[in-house]
Amino acid sequence: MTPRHPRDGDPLDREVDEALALANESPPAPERPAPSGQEEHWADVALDLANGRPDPPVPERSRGESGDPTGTDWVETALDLAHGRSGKQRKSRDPAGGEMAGGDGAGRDRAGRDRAGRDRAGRDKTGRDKTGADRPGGTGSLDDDVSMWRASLGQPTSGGTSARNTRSRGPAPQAPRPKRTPGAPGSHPHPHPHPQRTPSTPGTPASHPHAHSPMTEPHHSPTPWPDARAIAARAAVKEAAHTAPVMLPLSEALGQVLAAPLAALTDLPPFDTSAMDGWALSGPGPWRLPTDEENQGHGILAGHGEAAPLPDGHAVRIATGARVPPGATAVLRSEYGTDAGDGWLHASPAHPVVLGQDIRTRGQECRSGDQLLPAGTLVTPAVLGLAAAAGYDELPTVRRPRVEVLVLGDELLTEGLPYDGRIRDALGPMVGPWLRALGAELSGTRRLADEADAVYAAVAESSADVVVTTGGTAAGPLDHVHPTLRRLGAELLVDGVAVRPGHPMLLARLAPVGPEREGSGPEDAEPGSPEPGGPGPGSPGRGSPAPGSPGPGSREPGSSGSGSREPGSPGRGSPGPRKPEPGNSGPARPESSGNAESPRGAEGRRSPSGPARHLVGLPGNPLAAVSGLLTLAEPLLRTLTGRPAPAPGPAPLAEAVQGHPRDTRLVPVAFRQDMAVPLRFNGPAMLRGIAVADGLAVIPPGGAKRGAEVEVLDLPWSASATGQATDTDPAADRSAGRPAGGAADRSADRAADRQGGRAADRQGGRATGRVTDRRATGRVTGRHATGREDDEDISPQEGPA
Ligand SMILES: Nc1nc2c(c(=O)[nH]1)N[C@H]1C(S)=C(S)[C@@H](COP(=O)(O)OP(=O)(O)OC[C@H]3O[C@@H](n4cnc5c(N)ncnc54)[C@H](O)[C@@H]3O)O[C@H]1N2
Ligand code: MOO
Repeated sequence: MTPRHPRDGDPLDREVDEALALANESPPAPERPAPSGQEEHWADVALDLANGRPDPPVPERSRGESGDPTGTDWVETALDLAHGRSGKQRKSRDPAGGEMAGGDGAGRDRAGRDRAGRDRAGRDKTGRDKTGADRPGGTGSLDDDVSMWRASLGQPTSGGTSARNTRSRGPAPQAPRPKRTPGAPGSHPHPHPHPQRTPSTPGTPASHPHAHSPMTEPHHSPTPWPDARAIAARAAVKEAAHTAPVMLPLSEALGQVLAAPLAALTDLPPFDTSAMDGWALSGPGPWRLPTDEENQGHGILAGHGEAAPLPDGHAVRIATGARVPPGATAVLRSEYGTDAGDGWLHASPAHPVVLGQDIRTRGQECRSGDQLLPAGTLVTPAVLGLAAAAGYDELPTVRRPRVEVLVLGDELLTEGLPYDGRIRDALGPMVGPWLRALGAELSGTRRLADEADAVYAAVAESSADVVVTTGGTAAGPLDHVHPTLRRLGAELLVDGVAVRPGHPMLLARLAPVGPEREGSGPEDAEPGSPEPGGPGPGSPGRGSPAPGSPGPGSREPGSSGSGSREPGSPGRGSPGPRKPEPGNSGPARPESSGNAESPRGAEGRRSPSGPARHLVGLPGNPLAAVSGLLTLAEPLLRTLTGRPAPAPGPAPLAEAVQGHPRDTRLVPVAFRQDMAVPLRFNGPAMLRGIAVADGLAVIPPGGAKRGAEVEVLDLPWSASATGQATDTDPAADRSAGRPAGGAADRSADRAADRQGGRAADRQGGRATGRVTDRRATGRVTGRHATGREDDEDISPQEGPA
């Protein structure tokens, strides 16, 4: 029950979390009568808070109530505003945190609630428990406060109608103003360095102060968000370097990544060709045309064998793309010449013939051996075309890392409607496809019970290069990810990240799985208690099907390869062609891993030979899991798939966004023209915002003002992403989410307007802004790589088509 992160017990953090949650999770506001006077001001302040506006206008007399401009005061005030507490109510709180029940109470409730199975699903969704039931002694009054606040926004309340009535009848509460010095968010009372500007150490994970946290050490600071990404990007460099390429026929290479530069196997064009339908000419005109007898039934040169040399003063019909005959000096387009039928061809006086016109000369695009594309290029349809033109039948591609998804949680349903405290598994259907969009080969998705040995066995036995777990990352009694990693002697590279949502996410290096392992594997482990009713989901145990094959529990089969050829490899489904890595120390020795679970040391001790596997632990809250996908899984898979880092994509914020005092925030945004519009429904348990988002804006600690340029992480299916093309579900575009703008934006008209605008932006608007920039970046990179920046796709000789 002890919070894993020291700051998790920090009342400041909890209050900020609560305030953010309240600000972010509020439902859409129906129409309501316009407030007036103080009430209006109070509601404006609350809306400003909800929308993250840094500096709402405040009447003078409110200023005097704000108290000390300390951080706690500010946060308390913000929380009060979010909760709808008046200054008086706020002041009556126990300064020692009595109302908030202190760290112990809140922490216990939260952990207990999360792990209570039947309770937590419902509670996460209501928000009511977050403010009331989580806090002993605060239930009634806080519920009322929340109801008041919601009522003031015209939002439905979760009961507590009396509060609403009171609210509407009574005098307007005096709105205490969050006291801030000018220039917020930089002047936030808890200033913290912008993580992006924190000198990070993108070198080896070992060189990073936050890397390789010993698992015995329960208290540590979370890794700054940019550093976590850098560590994840570096984590599998050795594994990537030792992965043999896979030769794939062109028909199967779409979406793969080139493992080697694409060098031309031929000149392009391979011979001089005609760019137009017309006549091949030799010398100045008029030109003598061949007689029928001379043509011998082949009056037009097309894609045939070499034609006879063309004598000076002669012309011959030629088709676009046909090889021009030896001796030809130009091509005359059909529409520019006249064959009068007397055996002579005349050029139109308006189009005098220029030497070489409309002839594409051999090697104009490339010479044999020229590098056309660098390694790491995503194989798009255009790349397939180029490769075919350049003589390729198959391509060397980076072997897709195999990823297995383990979904943890007893409360999860795979079908139907939620009932009896159980909820639908939102991550099983989402995470696997997301990882595939990031270039992974999904070997399967398994759902596991909240049972220690089931989780241990599944992770220990997985032959995937990357195991991705969902849920169970926290420190509650049913959170089995950390204990499993301890049992396996895993090396924690990232254990908690200073990001909201998603801060419990983790990245670990696991020993390789294979027959050569020397330590005690799961079979030798302390016998786990079998799940009630026999082997349950994801609890392989003895005699269970081999990992990677259909096993117990519900499994969503991943993609299956077919025509791949791995030199020296028995096949795609085999453990793979990876070579042992001399010099790679591999995972931490059990002695140094501080196994707290077993006196025998890490149970999963393995041979240090072979490539390490990695585990990405995603938090269970769905948007927190997305945060983990983009923070840890994306950079890890980027390295394993050989893709280049995406170009940074800053965009100005259309609205101010409230920040966390210390941590980075990731907020779903949609692009409208060139602005990133923060989306509503961005709470940790919500997917409604991200489902209609174009990306996740990176909000630095302290927040970001309207117009501030913030980094936006692309989603792997967004048009500007460097990642592979994937099937995009157009339903997402049609869904009901909408950007969260200012108070006025809450009207239905404006919402519809925005939604329409956004849809229009998706169709065309983006092509004029960000996307163009990004594509330009990619093109420049490619050109530099080929060293042929000065090539023209239309030769000077070839007139405009
Ligand atoms: N005492 C503390 N408790 C919690 C803390 C903390 O710092 N101290 N952090 C909270 C945060 S933030 C998150 S995020 C979660 C992460 O917890 P877990 O990774 O252990 O996830 P679970 O407890 O299993 O689930 C959390 C939440 O998400 C729901 N969930 C889980 N899996 C799924 C799924 N596949 N589909 C839909 N929803 C899922 C689950 O029902 C819970 O509601 O911990 C907090 N607690
Ligand atoms: O807020 Mo938790 O950060 O990951 O959802």
